[in-house]
Formats: sequence, C-alpha cells, structure tokens
Amino acid sequence: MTSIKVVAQSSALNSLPSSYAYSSNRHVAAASDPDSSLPVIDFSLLTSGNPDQRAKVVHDLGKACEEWGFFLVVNHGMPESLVEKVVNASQEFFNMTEEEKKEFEGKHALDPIRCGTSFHNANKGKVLLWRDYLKLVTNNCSELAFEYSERTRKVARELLKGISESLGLEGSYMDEALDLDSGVQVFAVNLYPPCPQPDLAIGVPPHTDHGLVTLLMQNGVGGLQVQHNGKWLNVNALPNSIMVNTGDHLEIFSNGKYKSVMHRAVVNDRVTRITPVTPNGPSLDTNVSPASKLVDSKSNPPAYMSMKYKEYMELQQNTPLDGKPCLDRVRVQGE
Ligand SMILES: O=C(O)CCC(=O)C(=O)O
Ligand SMILES: [Fe+2]
Repeated sequence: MTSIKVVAQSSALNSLPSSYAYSSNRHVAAASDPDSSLPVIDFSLLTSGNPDQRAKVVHDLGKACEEWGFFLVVNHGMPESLVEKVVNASQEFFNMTEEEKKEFEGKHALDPIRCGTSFHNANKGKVLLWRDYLKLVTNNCSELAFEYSERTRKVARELLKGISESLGLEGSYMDEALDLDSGVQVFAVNLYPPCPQPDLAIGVPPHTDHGLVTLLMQNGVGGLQVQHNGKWLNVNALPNSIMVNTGDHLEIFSNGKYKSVMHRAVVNDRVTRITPVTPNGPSLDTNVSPASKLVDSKSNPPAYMSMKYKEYMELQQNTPLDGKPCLDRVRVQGE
C-alpha cells in the first residue's frame, strides 16, 4: 500500500482522496483548549532524595492519573538533542523509497521491526489513516533507538514507582507484581505529513493504549487531543516536556481507579508532524490483574479479569477501532 508520505507529495493532490475521508462532516475532530492547566509533574522532585518533595509529587501523580490520565513531565533529564536526533533519523527512514521500506513491512504486533501506513490490523479495508509508522520492539536496530528507549524507559520506571506509591502500595510493588524488569517497551514513530483537508481526515482515531504509561514527544507540532470529562481537548506540550498518558494495564492494575485515557491525533495542512511514542508495559508473560492489595472480595471486588499482556496485545491488534474497546473484553460484567 502506498505510504501517506507519497500520497501527500503527489503534485496532483489538492483535495483529500475519498479513501482517507474519515467523515463527511468537516471538523470531525474539533476540540477546545483546556479550561484549567494540564497537570505538570516535576520529575526532578521524584529523584531529588527529599522525602517531603517526593511525597508531594507522588500525590500530584496520583491526582493526575485519577483526574486526567494525562500529564506533562518536565525536568526529566532527557536531552532535547536526543529527541531531535530521533526525529531526524525517523525522517530519514520515512524518506526511503517505497521499495527500500518494503523490507521492513512486518505483519505481527511483536515483529522486532515493522513499518507501514494506516493500520495493520482489523481495520484493514476501512477508512485509511493520514499517517505512516515505524515500530521497533527489540532495541537492536540502532544505537540511537536503543539510547532513546533506555532513557524513556528509565523515566517510565521512575514514574511507575511513584504511581505505585500513589496507590498506597510500596514503590517496588508494581515492579514485582508485573515483572517490570522484563517489561516490554514498544518504540514507535508516527509521521503525519501535511494534509490538504485536515478536518476530514484523521491521523489516529480515538483509542486507548495498551500497557501502563505511554511517553510521547513531538517535533514542536501539536495534534494530540485527549478526552477529559467527556470533552475533547487540545494538548499543547511545554517546551522539552514529555507527554504521558495512562494505559489499559494501569487501569486494570489499579482496579479502575486510574482510567486509561482516550486520545487521538489530528492532522494539519502546513507542516509534517513526527511523534516518537513509547508505550511501557509489563513483561509479555505477566498475567495482569487488579493488584491483590487493592481488591477485596466484598468492598472492592476485582473489576477486570486477568490476561497475559502478550494475549492482550494480540487481542487489541484484532479489535476494530470503531468497535468496542479492547478493555471492555476483560471487564467483569454485571457488577
Ligand atoms: O501521535 C500522536 O499524537 C498520538 C499517537 C498515538 O496515540 C499512538 O501512537 O498510540
Ligand atoms: Fe495512543
């Protein structure tokens, strides 16, 4: 299938090809700006060694997960130049010819490297998405991808320790229960070229992410929207901040206290947007269920069934995006 990069560059393109029309209504992805400011987490306070500062930031993290499922992380120690290098290397990858990229067209969610356009799953044949992607599961492809993965993984692990504490558990509880030392991190990069009719197309339709937390960076171009209290809001990053959203497995682990937040990516008609995205999950063979310390058969029974992370990822890949969310399939019914 032709990449969106090539479609967008076609000199004849002045309107959206019908196969990419997500809706016949304009402004399908209309959203407003947030009324109040988005939660901002100062990462340096998590690692400063000052117990009072840590207690405060753990409290803020818990509140951000409970009320938003989305927050911006500042002072995270990831050099801006590293993010730039990843964006540039990704751009080079997407600039290869269709023929050269063919070699990397994987089929399976857990293939070590795969690239493609639109979606590779149950959505085939439906409306096409205005995006190309590159996904790496193991980090053996390049030193740069490895370094980026390692550093975002460290930030994610530290955040998850704080989130574990915010649930009233030991910092190491989630690490152990979900085998985070062998946790899976997918490294994906999305490319959204300028689109002639952005309000008819969609980059990524509304969805939630698998895993615990997803870390997202962008090349200074906005386009992420999150659902908050039933309304879609534009998310504007602070300079050099990491955007973090909670995933399905954090919702399961917290027994629904922290909800996996719905989000989507819209496109624009001016500049190419590139987003390196890293969902961080448990190990593939971990059976994820609500934390046993958080449930109680009478007052707070488990609201989700347990399922191996690996099986969940496969199930999600085969769930149509316009169908019931994958999370609904593990929800205990009739409560
Ligand atoms: O690129 C974005 O802003 C969002 C991408 C996303 O949600 C995803 O890749 O799961
Ligand atoms: Fe996502």
